[in-house]
Amino acid sequence: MSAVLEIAGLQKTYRSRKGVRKALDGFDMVVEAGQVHGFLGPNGSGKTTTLRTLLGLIRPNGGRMSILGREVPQALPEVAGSVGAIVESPQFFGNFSAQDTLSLLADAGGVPRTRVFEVLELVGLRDRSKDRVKTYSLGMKQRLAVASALLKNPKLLILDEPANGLDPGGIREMRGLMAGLAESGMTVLLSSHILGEIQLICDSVTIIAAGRRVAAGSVAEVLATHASTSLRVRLEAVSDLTSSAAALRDAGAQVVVEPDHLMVSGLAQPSAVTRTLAERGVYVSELSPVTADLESVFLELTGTAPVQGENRQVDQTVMSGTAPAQSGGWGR
Ligand SMILES: Nc1ncnc2c1ncn2[C@@H]1O[C@H](COP(=O)(O)OP(=O)(O)OP(=O)(O)O)[C@@H](O)[C@H]1O
Repeated sequence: MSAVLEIAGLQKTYRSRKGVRKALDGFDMVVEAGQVHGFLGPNGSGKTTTLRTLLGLIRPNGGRMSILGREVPQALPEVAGSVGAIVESPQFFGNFSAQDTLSLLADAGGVPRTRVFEVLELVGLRDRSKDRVKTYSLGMKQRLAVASALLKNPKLLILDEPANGLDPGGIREMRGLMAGLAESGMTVLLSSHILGEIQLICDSVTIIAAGRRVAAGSVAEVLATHASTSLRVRLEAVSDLTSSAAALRDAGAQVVVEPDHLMVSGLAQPSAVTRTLAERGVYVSELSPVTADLESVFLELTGTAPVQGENRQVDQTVMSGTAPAQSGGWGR
């Protein structure tokens, strides 16, 4: 596999009247060709700063970045035609149809009109392509945004929170779309807080916290490396929970006390739980392994709960009576 995107030691410090804020602190990321790569991190961890820096919208203070083997920002003019991105809010004419919108953008970008029909088909909007955008669901607007970024038939597609604000049906459609694009050989980088989705959509992930990479690899690798297998332990008497937690900690376990059970990790064998507790006259009524998911790894690594709904949504940006604006980056 060859890397389509490489970032090494990226640094970005914002300076304002309020003070100095280090948004990226030596951040690294590698995205291999043909993958759907999830870029995960809590609010304020540096995802948008990374994507904006990559697209030449802000200047880093240090580090190196390359796209398709070319060093950026120096080679941005040469690689820009191979990258589609939605990092800023795309804005559409509410009174235009998807076909009108994409035709306008195709003309502006020197893309043949035939490509408009291809991308409408790709994102599943062909049947509604003549309807006004203001009648579209949020999911359809998101797909129109993706269609606009696909006009140039990019090799790398960068999407900031594409599933944000979508209902489960919209998320499923977006997931199908991403899978289809990856199958066609495109590399997709998507930032998201919706961790369950990332686990389903992505081949690989990078997790960022406080401007640094805290985990990277295939979803399976990240889970295997960072997820500690936990055991749910219920006791015959709930009143024994606190003293049992202390005993298990003495035996080397990490224990979280829940209202009616314990979550125990860090012991080599589950039998160590039963033995430790039985020695103290405490009996276990349930002992079951809990499979870690990406969300629990994320919580463990970043120490932060993922927050949904705090990002831009295409829905908020549909305007009527104004020309379609450029989305930031290289979407057009
Ligand atoms: N223009 C700016 N000036 C000053 N600080 C900024 C600026 N843009 C971002 N920051 C700060 O840099 C840090 C990283 O922000 P960034 O927007 O990259 O995070 P993020 O991971 O994209 O968050 P979110 O998921 O909320 O979009 C945050 O602490 C943020 O407050």
